[in-house]
Amino acid sequence: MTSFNELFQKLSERAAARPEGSGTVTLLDKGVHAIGKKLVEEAAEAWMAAEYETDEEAAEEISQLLYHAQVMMIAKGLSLADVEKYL
Ligand SMILES: N=c1c2ncn([C@@H]3O[C@H](COP(=O)(O)OP(=O)(O)OP(=O)(O)O)[C@@H](O)[C@H]3O)c2ncn1[C@@H]1O[C@H](COP(=O)(O)O)[C@@H](O)[C@H]1O
Repeated sequence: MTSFNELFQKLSERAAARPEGSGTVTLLDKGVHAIGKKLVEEAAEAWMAAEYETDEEAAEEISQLLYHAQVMMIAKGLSLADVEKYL
């Protein structure tokens, strides 16, 4: 189990250290356009899972949506505080 803040910390560390085999680093290297496509794809999958699949599957798809939103934040150099000020 990982909290939203813990995941952001972990992904920020991946972006800085660039460890071999990190999917996050691979996605960051593809850039904002590719990350945006994944974000939209995961949003659609979360929507479909919420309508037609189990609660467990919906939760998993939503977790992937949150992950990709965080990758987009890091790609844009946005901190948690930058986003939280609008919540
Ligand atoms: N929470 C996630 C997470 N959620 C989703 N994903 C990625 O998003 C993909 C899900 O996309 P899809 O449903 O489209 O599945 P897919 O067809 O396999 O995806 P693609 O082939 O399109 O990449 C997964 O295969 C992962 O690559 C995640 N990748 C990483 N994390 C977390 O990020 C941490 C760092 O990951 P690395 O950078 O890979 O070390 C990990 O320890 C995890 O905690």
